[in-house]
Amino acid sequence: MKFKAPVTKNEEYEVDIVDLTYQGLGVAKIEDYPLFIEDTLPGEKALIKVIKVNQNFGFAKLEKLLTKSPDRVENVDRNYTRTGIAPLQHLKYDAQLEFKQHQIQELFDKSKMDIEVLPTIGMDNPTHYRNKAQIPVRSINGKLQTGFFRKHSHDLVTIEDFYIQDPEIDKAIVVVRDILRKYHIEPYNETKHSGVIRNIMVRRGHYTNEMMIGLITRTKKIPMVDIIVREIKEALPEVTSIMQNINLSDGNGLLGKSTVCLDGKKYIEDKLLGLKFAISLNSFYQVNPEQTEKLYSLAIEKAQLDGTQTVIDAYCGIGTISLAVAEHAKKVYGVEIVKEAIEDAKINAQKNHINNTTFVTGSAEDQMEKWQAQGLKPDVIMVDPPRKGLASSFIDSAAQVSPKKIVYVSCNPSTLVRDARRLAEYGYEITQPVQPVDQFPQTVHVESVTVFEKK
Ligand SMILES: C[S@@+](CC[C@H](N)C(=O)[O-])C[C@H]1O[C@@H](n2cnc3c(N)ncnc32)[C@H](O)[C@@H]1O
Repeated sequence: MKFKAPVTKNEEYEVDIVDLTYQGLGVAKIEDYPLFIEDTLPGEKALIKVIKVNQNFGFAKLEKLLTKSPDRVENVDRNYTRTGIAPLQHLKYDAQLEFKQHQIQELFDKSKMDIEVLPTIGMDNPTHYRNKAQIPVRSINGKLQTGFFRKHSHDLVTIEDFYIQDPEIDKAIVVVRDILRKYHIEPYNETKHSGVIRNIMVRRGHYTNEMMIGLITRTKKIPMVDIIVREIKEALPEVTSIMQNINLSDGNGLLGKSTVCLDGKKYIEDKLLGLKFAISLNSFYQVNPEQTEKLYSLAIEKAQLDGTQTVIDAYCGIGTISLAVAEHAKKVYGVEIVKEAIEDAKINAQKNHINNTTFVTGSAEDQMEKWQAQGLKPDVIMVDPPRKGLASSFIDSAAQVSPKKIVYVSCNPSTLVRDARRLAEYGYEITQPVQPVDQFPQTVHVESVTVFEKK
């Protein structure tokens, strides 16, 4: 018999909010049928209106809050919730940190693993921290606008203060937007796949204040490019690099294959844990420098190196962890899939006069297998994979080379727990409490460090 949801669209209910999903939505139950509601918190009573009914769950809209949680932050800017820029902004910061700790704890508990998760290490000022922005450019009523897409859509909401970005980056976006307007540069139109400018990317060095402006275009040519570049440099003295990335595709991917330097250097420099790093447009670089230093210091401390060990840094990006680890190790091998990031990593080793590192472009899973075949015997493997976690073939090869420790920096607790179960099959156990570090305040993202040791 087909299940019939106990609610229908446009019905109103007075409900108790009983939970908060990992996406930051409040949960209410009508006869056990869950409804997800933006901008509501556990413990609150709310008048809601059903907006979508699926087979096993539905969505509702907050009409009126009837009682408020003591953890609620009042007077937030709804645009940050609507766009998903800051989906937890309505939750007090201490409660956000607890929410992140409990999320990891719950996933381990559900997986029947007896693991302790420590309180999340947070920030003193958990706003305006991002060192990078990727801002869509679109036309609204014939005018070039910058902002962010409304969640699950490509409707641009115009925004000037992005709340979680470095304010100097916000200012730079407005400056570039105004220059593009002045020279009538056509914004990208997704429906017609026409127009010139798709996105503005800005990166700013936290310690150096060097700034990169990236113009992501649909076309190879930018009309009036010379004068645009000149005006950007005049208006933004921090700019040391102006890049163009050409994305010819009609898909949603941000970057295209070809990147050209329009002015200055191909990369900006920043510092992390006292080391210098070159960061190019295509390379991954952690977006919250203050928290990254805490995260990496912890990871390195947990590796317990005394200068005699061989370390593999898998998913190494521009070599940030590898180079920070190098002074505590005999030899460090890094692997990363993005070619430009490995080029940066090699430059970074030279810049810091570090000569006990080797960097390889490739997939971590393939390279780990090669290292295994070559008989490489690392004492410690450090991993910092993307959200999808470790490939199972990576775990197989990593376990074969039998390091004493695996230090896992994770940005997704679900894949961390999945990988922990696989590693346990090879005798790798979590020997100390998991430590979450809040790299992304106001958002639902959760980062953590976990140590596995061979029993
Ligand atoms: C979370 S980032 C960490 C980078 C670096 N450890 C850091 O903190 O700057 C993950 C990195 O893994 C890379 N990556 C993604 N899939 C990969 C794969 N299969 N093999 C190797 N690297 C991969 C990404 O390009 C990205 O640089």
